[in-house]
Amino acid sequence: MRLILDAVVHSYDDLHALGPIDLEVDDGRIVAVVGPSGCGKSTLLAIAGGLIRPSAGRVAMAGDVPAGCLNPLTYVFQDFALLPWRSVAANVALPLEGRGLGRAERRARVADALDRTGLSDFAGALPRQLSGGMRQRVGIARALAVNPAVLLMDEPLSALDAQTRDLLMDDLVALHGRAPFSALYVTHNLAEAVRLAHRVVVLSRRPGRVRDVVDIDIAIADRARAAADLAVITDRLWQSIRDEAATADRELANVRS
Ligand SMILES: Nc1ncnc2c1ncn2[C@@H]1O[C@H](COP(=O)(O)OP(=O)(O)OP(=O)(O)O)[C@@H](O)[C@H]1O
Repeated sequence: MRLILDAVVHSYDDLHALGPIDLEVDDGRIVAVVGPSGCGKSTLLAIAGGLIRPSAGRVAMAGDVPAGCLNPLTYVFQDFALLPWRSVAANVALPLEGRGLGRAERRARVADALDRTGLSDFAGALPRQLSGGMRQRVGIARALAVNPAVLLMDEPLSALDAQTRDLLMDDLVALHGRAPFSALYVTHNLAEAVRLAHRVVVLSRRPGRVRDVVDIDIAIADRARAAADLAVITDRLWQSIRDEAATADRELANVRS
């Protein structure tokens, strides 16, 4: 399925936060959105997911819903958003409840999601027994259990230390290699964007508009061996974002003082 944002604009009261923006996520593709603080990245994701109604423009899905899809647009949150009193398996089962699925199908979906994320041995563990990286794997497994058309990922790795982030990036690459998923992936981290995304969309400072679009033709699975090429792309992205980021930073500093 294709996610389409068509001339999307958003204002919070009289604050023009975003747009107009046109953006598409094609089937099986990962589109990263980067941009300076406060440029409207989270707002964009919330609009894509239907949590916020845009002030203007529209969000549409085109194409067939994937087989077994219970929720076409599914979030993966920065803070994992796990229920601490539920086991790993019960957290992954959460979005399957109240959907009229039989017990066997629920179990099969949970088992498959745990298997895909390497969590099968941790099904009975509680979130507090897991490292941050493992907790976010649970968040990803829970999202995969509904077989979404597009994952909406809001800084999914930013709460993790650098090493864990690298490991989880490898996990996402492997996951995509085994069964390509589509994602709109918001991040501050350019290294993450160039490692994981087929396309990187750079937003300007607020109101966020598309300032640059960079397609990365290196297969995601080959990127670990393409450090030099990725460094060139990262540099281009940084050139595109730097002045805007500095200005946005000064604006935020003014608001705070
Ligand atoms: N509920 C809200 N009410 C009013 N203003 C808001 C609200 N949510 C966000 N904003 C403002 O809208 C602008 C865009 O916010 P948003 O969180 O989408 O940006 P962002 O790019 O995700 O920011 P960051 O990079 O800091 O996470 C900011 O100026 C923010 O202060």
